[in-house]
Amino acid sequence: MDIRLDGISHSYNDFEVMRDISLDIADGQIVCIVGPSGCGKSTLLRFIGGLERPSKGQVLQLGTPPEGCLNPLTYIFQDFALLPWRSVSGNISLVLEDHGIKGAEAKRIIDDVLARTKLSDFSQALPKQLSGGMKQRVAIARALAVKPAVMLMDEPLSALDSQTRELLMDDLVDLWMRQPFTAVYVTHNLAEAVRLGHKVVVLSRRPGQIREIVEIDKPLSERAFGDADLDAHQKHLWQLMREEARAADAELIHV
Ligand SMILES: Nc1ncnc2c1ncn2[C@@H]1O[C@H](COP(=O)(O)OP(=O)(O)OP(=O)(O)O)[C@@H](O)[C@H]1O
Repeated sequence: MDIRLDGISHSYNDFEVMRDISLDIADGQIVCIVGPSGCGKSTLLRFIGGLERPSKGQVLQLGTPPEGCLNPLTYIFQDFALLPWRSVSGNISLVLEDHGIKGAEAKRIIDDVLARTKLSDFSQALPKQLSGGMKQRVAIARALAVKPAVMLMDEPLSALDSQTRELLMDDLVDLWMRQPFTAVYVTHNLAEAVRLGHKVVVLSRRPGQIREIVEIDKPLSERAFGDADLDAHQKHLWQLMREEARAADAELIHV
């Protein structure tokens, strides 16, 4: 299923947040959204997820979700949002229970997503026994369990230290290589954007508008840490963002 954003503009009362955003998110692609603080990245994700409606424009779902999809638009947040009293498998089974899936069918799905996220040995662990990186892998496994058409990822790695972020990026690439998924991935981190994005959408400061869409052709499997092509893309992104970020920073100070 593809997603098309068609002329999205939004204001909260008189406070204009974004202006005329049009964007295609193709099935099987990871689209990263970067931009200075307050430019509307999380708000845009909420529009895509249907949690809020824009003042103008529309979000179109083109085509049908994958077979067996229980929740077409599924979020992954930076704070993992796991229930502390439920085990790893218990956290995943919860989303299946919501759809009436129990017993052998639930076990089949849980075993599959735990294997895909390399968590099979931890199915009975409680969240408090896991590192931050492992918790986020559980959150990713839980999202995969509902076979989403599109994963909406809001700064999913920003609560993690830099080494764990690198490991999780490798895991996300592995996961995508084995079975491509579609994701809209909001991040402040340009290294993450160039490592994971097929497209990187650069928004201007508020009201957020698309400044540029950078396409990164290099296959995900060939994007290693310190890759020269990726460094060049990252430099270009930072040039686009530097002035916007500085101005956004100053704006926040004076509000
Ligand atoms: N429900 C709301 N009511 C009023 N203003 C809001 C609401 N939600 C967001 N905003 C404002 O809209 C602007 C965009 O917010 P949003 O969280 O989408 O930005 P962002 O780009 O994700 O920011 P950050 O990078 O800091 O997370 C901000 O100025 C924010 O304060």
